[in-house]
Amino acid sequence: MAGPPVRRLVIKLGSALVTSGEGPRTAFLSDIAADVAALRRDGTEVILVSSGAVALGLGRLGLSRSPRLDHKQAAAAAGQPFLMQAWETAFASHDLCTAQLLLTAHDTEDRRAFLNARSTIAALLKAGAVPIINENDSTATAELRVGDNDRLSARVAQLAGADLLVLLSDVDGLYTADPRRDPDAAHVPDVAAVTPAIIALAGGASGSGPGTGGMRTKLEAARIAAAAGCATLIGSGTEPGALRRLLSGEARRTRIAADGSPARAYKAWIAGTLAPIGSLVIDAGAAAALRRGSSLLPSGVTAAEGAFARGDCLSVRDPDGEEIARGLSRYDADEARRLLGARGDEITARLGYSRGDALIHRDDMVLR
Ligand SMILES: Nc1ncnc2c1ncn2[C@@H]1O[C@H](COP(=O)(O)OP(=O)(O)O)[C@@H](O)[C@H]1O
Ligand SMILES: N[C@@H](CCC(=O)OP(=O)(O)O)C(=O)O
Repeated sequence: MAGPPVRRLVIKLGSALVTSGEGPRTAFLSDIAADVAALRRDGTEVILVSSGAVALGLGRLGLSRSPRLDHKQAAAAAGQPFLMQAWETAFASHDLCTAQLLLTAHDTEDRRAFLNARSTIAALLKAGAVPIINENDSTATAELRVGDNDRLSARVAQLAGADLLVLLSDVDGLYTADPRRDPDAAHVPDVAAVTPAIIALAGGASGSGPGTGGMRTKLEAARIAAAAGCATLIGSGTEPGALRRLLSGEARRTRIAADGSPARAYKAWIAGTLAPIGSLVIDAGAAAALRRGSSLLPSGVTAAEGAFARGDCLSVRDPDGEEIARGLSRYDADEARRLLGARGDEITARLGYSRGDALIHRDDMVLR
């Protein structure tokens, strides 16, 4: 693979690749499943964002393409199981288990829902499953919709802490104009930052056949991903072996650079964007442990102040009231108060369950 090894990869597959007028494009799905299986053997964790539910569902319900939201929502409901069945079949021949997540914009914007989706995805990857994500089109109202899977996949890359997002489409990247309309359009191999001038190259929102966003939503997705420390490749998935050739650098594509690393972007978000909802007071031993890079365990916490919920940002203070860290709580305030001073093996005894050993995990914490 060209460049540094990819630790966690999100691949977005557009409707035109996943479906044809007759149903799922099984040869394409098998090809992707084989490439994903090989990536996983090489140590890369892979998450798919697959479009295609609406296109498949329209066919099954005998409806035609139209802007009517209720028809699209009905089609998504009818098409989604068909889509997952096709993916399940493709991955079964590699002994890989698929797992469906249907997200709304709320799941990627609300901090608690974000953390839940994040930990579900982490648990699925750890268990060896292939998460396959789509938007929950069937019930999402206009305000709750991301609206296209390009941007959804960027938000998934952000919440999963991915280092690479691949947008597989029917075009091998960004051109200086829509190559379907302008024969003189030139390919753009590298983009350092998604500026308004770059977005302007994509023109309006028109895309190909069953697609939703055209090139514009792909660039918007790349911008979201870059801010989350994730690079983006936009390439064509129309030829067999496309994903492998794209990742190895053999295939033509557009690469949009990341702005920093996923971990840095996530910590900057915690440090700079979130206002603390409550605080934890910790003893001197815990303060020293945090400075050495440890997670905050309940055993070193002497007080939990405020009415915070799991996922809220907390200020961590030493006995003198000095703020020494900020981080996202893994427990609600009531739970945290019941856990004060608890050792790891006492958590389940006190609560009847455990959300993990840390009140604030070091990955979710920034020292001041
Ligand atoms: N500047 C551009 N460079 C490349 N493609 C463009 C550009 N402007 C518009 N497009 C169109 O965007 C299409 C890809 O978007 P879309 O059909 O939504 O794909 P998908 O279904 O994969 O999301 C291309 O087929 C192309 O016609
Ligand atoms: N969620 C929709 C896909 C929306 C979408 O962005 O489609 P596309 O532009 O083909 O990736 C579906 O499953 O049909």
